[in-house]
Amino acid sequence: MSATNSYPSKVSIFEVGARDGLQNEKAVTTADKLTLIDQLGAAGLTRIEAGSFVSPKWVPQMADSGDIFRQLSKRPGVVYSALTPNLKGLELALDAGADEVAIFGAASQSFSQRNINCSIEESIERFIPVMEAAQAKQIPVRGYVSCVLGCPYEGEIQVEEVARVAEILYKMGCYEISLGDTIGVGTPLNARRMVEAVARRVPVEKLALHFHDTYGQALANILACLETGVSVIDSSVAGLGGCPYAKGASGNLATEDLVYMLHGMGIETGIDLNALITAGNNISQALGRVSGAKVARALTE
Ligand SMILES: CC(C)(COP(=O)([O-])OP(=O)([O-])OC[C@H]1O[C@@H](n2cnc3c(N)ncnc32)[C@H](O)[C@@H]1OP(=O)([O-])[O-])[C@@H](O)C(=O)NCCC(=O)NCCSC(=O)C[C@@](C)(O)CC(=O)[O-]
Repeated sequence: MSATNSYPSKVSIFEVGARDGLQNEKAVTTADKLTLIDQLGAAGLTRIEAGSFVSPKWVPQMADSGDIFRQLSKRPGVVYSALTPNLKGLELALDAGADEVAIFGAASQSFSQRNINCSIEESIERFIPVMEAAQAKQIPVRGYVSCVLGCPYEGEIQVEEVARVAEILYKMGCYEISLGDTIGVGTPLNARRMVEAVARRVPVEKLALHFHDTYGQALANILACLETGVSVIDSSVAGLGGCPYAKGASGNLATEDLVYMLHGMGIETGIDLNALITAGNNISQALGRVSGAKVARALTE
């Protein structure tokens, strides 16, 4: 039973630490990544983004994604997913054993250009064959829309553009659309208005929130949006990460802090917070720093 009837009784957490979290980190070994992924599964996470099949020239930190997918010990009931910007990425991901893939677009032309080297419209054209090939193999495809609450190059982004891109990805066949506040600039009321605008074009139960915590607003934004009916949230263990093509995108929302808030509200996640903290502390130690999760620091220092 949740605290009020307007909040969901359960939230599905989509863990992005091993991908979004580590795509900016140079000093992480494949073995450390595998340990992290295993410990996330042990903590009860059932949706784990484990890598990305992108150009190694663009994001060298993800160049070992094939090894990761080949070597990880799959836990029953856990879905291991990968980012795939194009057909080449999809082929590599499927060959390595990814259960699910994601295409990633943006609501900002400038961000699209810098992140995936093409316009929004060109990206949609590029995603069509990826979707068709994935569907032919019955591989679920998730869709990301970046810059939903602001762009590092263009500033404010119109919610109608966010809704338009989200609807295109949904109608193309993405089973879920993750709305990325890539640089964490959103605040609760505009976050909620954005979700409401998108929900007029994509069913709210098909939406996920991917809010970075750069300005310390992510939990407040999530709380405001949970009342709209969204019940899928992306987060990153130990607050690892950020997008290499978005200055200031460091500071993903820490999964530990999210789980603490949700459990405190009586919302189920299926996650063992102590085991999650251990996973976050271990990867933080491997990176030579303390965990970015406030809850982890409060409970272990
Ligand atoms: C999309 C491309 C590939 C276009 O990059 P391009 O240079 O336009 O592509 P291309 O087709 O001309 O290929 C150039 C070279 O890359 C290779 N290549 C091409 N595709 C692949 C592939 N899939 N895997 C491996 N290699 C690939 C290709 O074979 C070729 O190699 P060369 O002949 O020069 O040796 C490039 O821009 C890219 O890799 N971008 C990825 C950027 C990225 O990973 N950004 C971070 C993830 S997005 C994010 O973090 C946001 C998110 C999702 O979390 C949500 C949010 O917070 O907002």
